[in-house]
Amino acid sequence: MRHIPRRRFGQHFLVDHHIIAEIIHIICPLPGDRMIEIGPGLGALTQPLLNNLDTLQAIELDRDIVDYLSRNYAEKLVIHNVDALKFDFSALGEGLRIVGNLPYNISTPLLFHLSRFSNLIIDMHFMLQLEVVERMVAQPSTPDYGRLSLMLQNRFEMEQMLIVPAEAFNPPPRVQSAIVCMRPRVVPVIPFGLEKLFGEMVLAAFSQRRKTLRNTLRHYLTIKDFDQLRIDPGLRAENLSLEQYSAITRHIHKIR
Ligand SMILES: C[S@@+](CC[C@H](N)C(=O)[O-])C[C@H]1O[C@@H](n2cnc3c(N)ncnc32)[C@H](O)[C@@H]1O
Repeated sequence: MRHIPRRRFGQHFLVDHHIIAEIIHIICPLPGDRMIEIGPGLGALTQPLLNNLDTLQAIELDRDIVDYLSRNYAEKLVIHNVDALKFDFSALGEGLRIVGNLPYNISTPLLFHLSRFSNLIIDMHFMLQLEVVERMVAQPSTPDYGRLSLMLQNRFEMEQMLIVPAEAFNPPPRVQSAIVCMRPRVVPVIPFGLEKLFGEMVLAAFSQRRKTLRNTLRHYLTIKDFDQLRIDPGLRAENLSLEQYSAITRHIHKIR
């Protein structure tokens, strides 16, 4: 089909067959999998996925593309013409495997949206901007470590799998991309009821990266609280581990 890629839908279609084969090998689709593809586009991943699956659910916003997919992949493909950001993934049951070459303009809100369904998910494999993947998997005391790392690492074990050059797409994006694998933790590090507090406190901590925790968390913790937590108030947000943020969250919850 002649389709002019639409920038507002973040359309960069995969065209490199070696890269596509590598991605499918990483995903390892099997008959019986309850798999969902976000943003199938013109089917670069859809067809090879379908070769290995009984059925595939696809979520695609662009109506023209949905028409094309319905005509060409009718048999085993169930298409939802909706915005993935608003989609209720719980409607598809549990044991979900979610994949996609995601539209980069919505990748962060989409990851947060998907986090809400982590208890229904087996794993997720996504193509994202390399820079975003580096922030997702970043460890403490590194420049990429921040709110995104902490919020997602609380719910998922994550691994950067494959770097994909811009030439693998049409049109090529301005940046490099990477495949990330995300597997939900059996139990999140932060208890469900404290996640909102955790998010707000982490936002405050990283609001001014160069400032010390004594400063950025002054509305949450006194020097005595830092003493009790055995955390040096002279450190910066990027120096603390997820476990230390968990201890801070529980402490604030206790003293409030
Ligand atoms: C980067 S392209 C990937 C296309 C195809 N999977 C590929 O690899 O060639 C992203 C796809 O997501 C679709 N899309 C964009 N925003 C979306 C949204 N909010 N919900 C669902 N699909 C969306 C686009 O129309 C496009 O087909």
